[in-house]
Amino acid sequence: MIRHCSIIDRYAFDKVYMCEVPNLNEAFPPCNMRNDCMTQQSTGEPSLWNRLLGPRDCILLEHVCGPGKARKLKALLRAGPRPLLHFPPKETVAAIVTCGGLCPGLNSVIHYVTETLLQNYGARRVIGIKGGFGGFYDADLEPLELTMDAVNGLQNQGGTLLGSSRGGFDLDKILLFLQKHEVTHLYVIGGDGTHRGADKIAHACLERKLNIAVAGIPKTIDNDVDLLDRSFGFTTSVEAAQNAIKVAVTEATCNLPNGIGIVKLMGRSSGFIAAYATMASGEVDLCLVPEAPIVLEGDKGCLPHLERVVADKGYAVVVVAEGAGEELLGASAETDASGNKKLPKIGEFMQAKIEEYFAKQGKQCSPKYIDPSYMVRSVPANASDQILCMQLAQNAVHAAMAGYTSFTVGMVNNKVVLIPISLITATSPRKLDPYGRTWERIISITLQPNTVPFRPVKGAAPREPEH
Ligand SMILES: Nc1ncnc2c1ncn2[C@@H]1O[C@H](COP(=O)(O)OP(=O)(O)OP(=O)(O)O)[C@@H](O)[C@H]1O
Ligand SMILES: O=P(O)(O)OC[C@H]1O[C@](O)(CO)[C@@H](O)[C@@H]1O
Repeated sequence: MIRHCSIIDRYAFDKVYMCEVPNLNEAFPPCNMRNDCMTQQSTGEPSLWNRLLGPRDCILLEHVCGPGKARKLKALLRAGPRPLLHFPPKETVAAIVTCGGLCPGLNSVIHYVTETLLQNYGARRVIGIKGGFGGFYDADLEPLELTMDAVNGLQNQGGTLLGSSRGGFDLDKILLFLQKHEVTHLYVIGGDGTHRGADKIAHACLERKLNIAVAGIPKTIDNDVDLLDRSFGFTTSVEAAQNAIKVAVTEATCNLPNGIGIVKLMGRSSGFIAAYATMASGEVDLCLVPEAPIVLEGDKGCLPHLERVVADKGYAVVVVAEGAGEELLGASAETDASGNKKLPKIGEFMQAKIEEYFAKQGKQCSPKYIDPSYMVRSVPANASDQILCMQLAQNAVHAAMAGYTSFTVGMVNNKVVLIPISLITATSPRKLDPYGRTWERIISITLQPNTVPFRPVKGAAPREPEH
């Protein structure tokens, strides 16, 4: 008889700890209205959402089991509509702001937050703040009235209707705006810097007894917000990067002899875009990321590797993340308006080094350098990011309507959850694990020398460090 299930007795979990998200119900009396789904209004029969969630519905954070794994688990609050509302819809005034760099899907999130508030909940008003945090107090940036007409079709456009910016965060002026416009929900769309600001606003609201729900919606093409399966915009950027890699392949194969195409991709402190674009393409021979040191020559050198590849197939393709090679070029002391460090020109540096190395070997080679730059992040969201944006936006609204604050929404283990912002900012930006499966896959498909220092694997047969 085939047994489909059996107990694994060594896998017992002692305790599950919920990562608590603050709820305004603890500080302000809730309206406790029933959460009717407005979509049934056309039939004159308001109904409840199909699946309403309670305060203990959760998704386990650590879902990888194995002997010796943690017996104490962390859980995240499951996102979704709650049975009772904290805010009466007719008194709900929401503000939406987008901060930091552009990212595919920003307009989709604006569209779906507005739609869910106005169409599904019947909120009073949605205000769009122009130009990032500064738009709360810059007299030249008049807020936009977000109506269903204003956001119609917006989800299919790149960029952000509201504009964005770096730098500038005046907490008192932001709170003044929120009070003046009777804002009850604030939706802050941005990366880790933006979330640090959002958390300050949420805590200041609680301290100053302002009944305002602050929701973060994490965006970044860099995919460096910790805990999330992926941030919206990431897969679109990886997809957009494929065009640049295809161009590099064409240039490399057509420019004889010894054609080499180099593509620089974004990724300030982590190499997720470069690594995933490399995996998606399957035509890259060398992938350089900030998490693995660049070694130019010698046993583990990337230049002799390129020489071998070119000798073997006639051409080579290189993908380099903009944040790679700090150990070679040194960290820049310059920063942008938000305090993010400006990066040295690693792409041009690699181009020069390749030319120099081939010349030294007495070989001809004129590497072609392609920097798709903002082309990977100003495009509209692809289908999968579009759906992710909708899921995140709707769930941010459900949570805010139920009174949750100081949270961000994210996909974790393929389910949308509410995460306390402080949990996200504590460990972001995250890095690609140089001992993880993604980097292992890069090495296995490019055959480039692994420059990550050897680390013996527990329980594995002893082996020599690889070449
Ligand atoms: N610790 C902080 N406290 C308050 N505001 C902050 C903080 N860090 C950054 N900000 C503000 O958040 C906004 C966006 O920050 P930043 O430019 O670093 O982008 P980000 O949100 O990290 O997104 P990206 O991934 O595009 O870099 C800026 O207006 C910046 O001033
Ligand atoms: O030139 P900008 O717009 O300041 O931002 C560039 C940075 O923003 C990001 O796209 C993240 O949003 C990084 O990958 C990149 O380093």
